[in-house]
Amino acid sequence: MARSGALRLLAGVRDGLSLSDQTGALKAMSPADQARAGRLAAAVLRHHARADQVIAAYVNRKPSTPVADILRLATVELLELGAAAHGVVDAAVSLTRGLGQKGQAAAGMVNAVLRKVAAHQGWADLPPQPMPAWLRDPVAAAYGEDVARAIEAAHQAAAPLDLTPKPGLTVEGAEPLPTGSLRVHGPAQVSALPGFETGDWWVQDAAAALPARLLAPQPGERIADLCAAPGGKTLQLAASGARVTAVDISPARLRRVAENLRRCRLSADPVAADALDWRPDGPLDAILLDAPCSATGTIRRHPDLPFLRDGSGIPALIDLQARLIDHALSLLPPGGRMVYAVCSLLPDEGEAQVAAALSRHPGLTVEEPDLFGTDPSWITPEGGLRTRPDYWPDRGGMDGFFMARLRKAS
Ligand SMILES: C[S@@+](CC[C@H](N)C(=O)[O-])C[C@H]1O[C@@H](n2cnc3c(N)ncnc32)[C@H](O)[C@@H]1O
Repeated sequence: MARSGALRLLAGVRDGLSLSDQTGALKAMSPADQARAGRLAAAVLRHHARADQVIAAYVNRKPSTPVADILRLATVELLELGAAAHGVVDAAVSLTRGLGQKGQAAAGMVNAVLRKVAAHQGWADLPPQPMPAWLRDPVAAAYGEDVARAIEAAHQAAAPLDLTPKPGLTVEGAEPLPTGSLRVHGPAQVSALPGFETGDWWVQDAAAALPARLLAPQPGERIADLCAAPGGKTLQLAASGARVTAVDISPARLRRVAENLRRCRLSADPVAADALDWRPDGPLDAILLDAPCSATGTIRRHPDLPFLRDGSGIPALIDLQARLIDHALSLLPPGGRMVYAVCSLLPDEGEAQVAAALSRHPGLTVEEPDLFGTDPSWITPEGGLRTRPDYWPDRGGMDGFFMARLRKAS
């Protein structure tokens, strides 16, 4: 059941739907099968190129797309997930037969190919899934070829589950990270973890927790969280005692902010609006601008992203980010501070945006990041903080982010 669900998800990705867009597609399945289907589909996307390389050694001609997906799924189960050969091969053959007349004809080939794949040697030595050229080229240019390869290796490993606890709280069994986040290793059901019902923590990658900390919110401060949904950073700001307005253009996504606030027993004022038009009804002390971006820093958690994007949307995002920065700065009083953040690996969306903002806004400065648990080597020449998936390799990595704390001239 889970295998056919995984194949359906893979076909959906090919049709341009993200894995998370497809949660409704499997609703006839048990929650356990839905979760397994999602894990299998993600594993195939993480090892797509390696699986194709192995399969190519054993097929005489290119299989049809649905048969190729069945072969990939079985190959990843056999060589990456260590599943027992007879169960995997039998399931692949019956899934192939289920494709109709053409499937009946291909079943023998699938059986023969997978028996060879099961005995294949050298899987672990194959290079990791390469980033697409539109992403790999700027990443290799910015950080070097070795780093690009290390990022690809990090993408291939699934991301651990990180939690941000409310101040002073912890979660039994979770590893405390140097920056204050908690890391849960191995498979975990979020809603079954201690402290979920009582809202002691929320799910948030360790790197994603840094921008709100960089803003250093103080109790009673008036802070606008522009581009707030689903609200991880809103929760951090609210937990610090700040009075937070959470602005997002998407009413549906903003509902998730409200749900998260309710579960965590925190308060903020959610506002559905285009941040480019929004103005506060009173003076602000600070702004967090977590701008829409390519999300290329989150491929560990979203292995479908490289299959869904071709990089063509990036110039429009860069333009929007610059306009959001300019508008947000216009909302701040003299001396006010703003953290600009993006979950992107691309310097054009991070470092270059800050450099351009400094040249457009005389008197604007970048304040040196002073976050405990971060490494001084993460500080960029512009004075921002850059995180990458290949950092903390022994601990399980982190998302790629860029963030900078800007101070308006007094
Ligand atoms: C990177 S996500 C924000 C993540 C969020 N800050 C968090 O920590 O959970 C970007 C968000 O920007 C929102 N967005 C995109 N364009 C916007 C705009 N012009 N005004 C306000 N929100 C916008 C999207 O709906 C999306 O929720």
